[in-house]
Amino acid sequence: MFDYIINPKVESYIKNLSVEEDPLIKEMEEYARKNDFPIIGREGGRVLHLIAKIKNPELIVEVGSGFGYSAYWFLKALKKGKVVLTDYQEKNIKLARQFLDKGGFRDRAEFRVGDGIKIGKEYKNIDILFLDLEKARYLEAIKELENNLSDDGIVIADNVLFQGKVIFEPENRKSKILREFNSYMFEKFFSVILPVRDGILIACKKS
Ligand SMILES: C[S@@+](CC[C@H](N)C(=O)[O-])C[C@H]1O[C@@H](n2cnc3c(N)ncnc32)[C@H](O)[C@@H]1O
Repeated sequence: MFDYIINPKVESYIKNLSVEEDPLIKEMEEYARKNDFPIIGREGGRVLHLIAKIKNPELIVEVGSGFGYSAYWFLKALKKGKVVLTDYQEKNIKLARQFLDKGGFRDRAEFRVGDGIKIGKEYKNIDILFLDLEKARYLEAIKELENNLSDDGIVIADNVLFQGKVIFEPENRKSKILREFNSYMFEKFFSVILPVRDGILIACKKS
């Protein structure tokens, strides 16, 4: 039975270094914990934040925003520009609005209820496309939205190692879908996978 990607001691060492002072981050993590809501987590959030800092994007589109935790990490890094949040569930988007209002980002975020793939198609020149939707639709999402990326746009996708099942349970239905997605991303884009938590893929267009 395989239940971790990184040796837990290594993961715990890194986690302990990631001390967080922001009370809103802690409040959102507490909400996720109490409600068993899957979020990218602190180490993943720090990856999003760092990429946004380096990239200085005008437009970030999230497909699968939940209650706004990942968006908050992005927003905290932005000097300009906005984040478009999408989620199927109105309840999640409502909560995201409350959290991001509290964080002072009312004017920097757009809140959309519905299918993030369809909504994403309304936006051109996406600088960062963040995929965190149902695994079965990852490949569809990138195929539908890749032409909406800016020339030097970046794709970030969470959960691409699916708790290691992608490697250790390759016949699992979701593993197969993710393997197909990962292969596509490495063929079509210049990609890396960070074995952070559930696996985070980061990609740009091939030059
Ligand atoms: C893993 S959670 C998102 C967590 C969030 N990105 C974070 O790290 O804080 C996935 C969310 O995506 C939403 N979702 C799944 N498929 C979607 C789609 N096609 N369009 C919009 N939202 C979707 C679900 O309702 C769920 O709230």
